Amino acid sequence: MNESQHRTTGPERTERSVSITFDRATKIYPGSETPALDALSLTVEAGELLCLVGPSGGGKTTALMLINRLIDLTSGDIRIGETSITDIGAIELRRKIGYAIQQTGLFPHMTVAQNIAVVPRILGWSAARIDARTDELLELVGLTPTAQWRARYPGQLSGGQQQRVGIARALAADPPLMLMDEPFGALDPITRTAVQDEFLAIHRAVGKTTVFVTHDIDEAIKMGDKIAVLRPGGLLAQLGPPEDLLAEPADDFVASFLGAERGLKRLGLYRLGDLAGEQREPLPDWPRLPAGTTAREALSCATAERADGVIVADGETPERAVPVARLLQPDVSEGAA
Ligand SMILES: Nc1ncnc2c1ncn2[C@@H]1O[C@H](COP(=O)(O)OP(=O)(O)OP(=O)(O)O)[C@@H](O)[C@H]1O
Repeated sequence: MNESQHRTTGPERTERSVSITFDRATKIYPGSETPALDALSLTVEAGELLCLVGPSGGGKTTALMLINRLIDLTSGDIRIGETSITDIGAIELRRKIGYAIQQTGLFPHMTVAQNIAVVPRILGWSAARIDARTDELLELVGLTPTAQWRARYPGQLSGGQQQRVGIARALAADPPLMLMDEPFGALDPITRTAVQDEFLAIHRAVGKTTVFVTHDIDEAIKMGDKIAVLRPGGLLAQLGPPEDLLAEPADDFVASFLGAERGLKRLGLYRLGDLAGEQREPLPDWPRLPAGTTAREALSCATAERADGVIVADGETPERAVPVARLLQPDVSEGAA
């Protein structure tokens, strides 16, 4: 399957997006004999969202901290666009990078507006420009009316609201790169889904190159244009779009990491609107579902109603019938199912 089927509204490649290339990037912490990150080579294309997943201690956070030079490489290189991070001053580098972490890192004694303004202030923006940008960002992350949120302190916000402010702050100076380390890790499942959806909408709108660390493989499947699976010792186990990993895990380690429901998860990536349907006359009496329904949801609906397929009710005529066989093999080209 190509990415456009999975991401119907893919990230816009803005001029301000840049690629990140790991070139045999290796980190061995002082006093340690084995690498935390072992010769990692991969490229995150401009505007792409890469999810880094792997077991605890797999080197995910190490990879992120190497990018913004919170720690130094032992060997290898990391390039932002064509430039090695070692050729960019650490301060200048961090200004190019929005960094959002699980604990949000909001300053408790500053208001929401002051927190968002930290980097723009350092950059010397005018008060009017900072004000306008703060309002824009609060709207973007769904904290409206903005006047109500600007003056609050982090302690007066829920965990989800704090994480939204954390994302707004990371985006404040419009950095071309975003690094996110378990940014939604502290949230309950419902808030987490809402914040994921918001972040994805923002990502698609602003198209920043993003490296996103998560423990949660389902989050990675949902969010990532690509997923990189790291194994213990910081070795890359597999890199690819979620659908490729789910369809063909490189080995047992990746397969077990993806979980027993790998097949069903894979069906969750395809939407009825992307599947070729059949024009039948008359249409079978199957459940009618919107085009945005995933193949996984459609399959469980057909099963529950003991139907041999579903009808895509997307307002188009003639309507299309999608048999169960196609729901089970959504990536097989038309006529071959
Ligand atoms: N400052 C440090 N000094 C020495 N070893 C470290 C240091 N920081 C991390 N490590 C080690 O490096 C390895 C990778 O750690 P890292 O935090 O990058 O993994 P991770 O994949 O982000 O883990 P988690 O999912 O638990 O956050 C681990 O074995 C860890 O113990």
